[in-house]
Amino acid sequence: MSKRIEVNDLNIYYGKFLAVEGVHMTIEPRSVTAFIGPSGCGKSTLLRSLNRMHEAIAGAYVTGEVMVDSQNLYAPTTDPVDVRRQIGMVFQRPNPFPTMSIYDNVIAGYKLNSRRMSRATADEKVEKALQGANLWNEVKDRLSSSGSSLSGGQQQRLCIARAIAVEPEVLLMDEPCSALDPISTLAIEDLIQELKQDYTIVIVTHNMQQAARVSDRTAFFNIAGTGKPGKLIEMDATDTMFSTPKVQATNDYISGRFG
Ligand SMILES: Nc1ncnc2c1ncn2[C@@H]1O[C@H](COP(=O)(O)OP(=O)(O)OP(=O)(O)O)[C@@H](O)[C@H]1O
Repeated sequence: MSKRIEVNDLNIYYGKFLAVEGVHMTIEPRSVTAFIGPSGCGKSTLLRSLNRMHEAIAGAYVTGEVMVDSQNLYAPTTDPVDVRRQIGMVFQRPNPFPTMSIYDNVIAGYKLNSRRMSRATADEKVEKALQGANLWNEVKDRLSSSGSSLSGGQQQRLCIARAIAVEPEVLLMDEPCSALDPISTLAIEDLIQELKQDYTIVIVTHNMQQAARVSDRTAFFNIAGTGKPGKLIEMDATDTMFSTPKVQATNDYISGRFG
């Protein structure tokens, strides 16, 4: 299931504005990669370009290459809808569909793609995804309740269940804990550790401790100033990045001297 991502000379634009410049990186399968860096350096923009969500914004486009195993995501023959199925995304604010039950939220990906399945198959998929998101025991007796009846942390785990229900290869997470309390944050971090057995995971985080706790590799991005493009400064094993980074700016950011 899990796949390797190779980014080659990726430039990401909003119209004429070059937001992220010249990114080369490899994201390993069955591991967690953290994107860190000061506000505006393009972490979320790069994340969204990894499943072609970036181009959903009017005028937004990329140049360069994103390879997922041997598939070029930006090849003319690649279907962006298929890409977004293979590469799931979890956002900053839990966003379950408010009018849908917990059950329907989990299989929403299938319903939106009009994929028919028997009730027994749907039940199986719902249970498997909720188990995978560590939410099953808390909701198994109220699957028909609304998704919005859950706590914030439960809603975020529901969104993770929804993302993994369609069996993606990669999970992109954009500050998935920033709206959560510390207990729910730890639950999501534990879950990320479990999910990496099966998925390639990329997480954007402002929380250095979180990057250190959950990720295997860390990528540090920076900008030279307002209006300038964000760039990848350094990427390495998380332990190395937090103990002996090669670049001074990485050290300054990690030790809280800016950002
Ligand atoms: N929809 C958009 N249209 C135009 N410019 C955008 C859009 N979204 C982001 N940008 C710009 O792209 C640059 C990178 O933004 P992005 O949100 O990716 O940075 P970030 O590192 O994720 O920031 P933060 O940590 O604050 O979330 C910024 O200059 C931002 O203003």
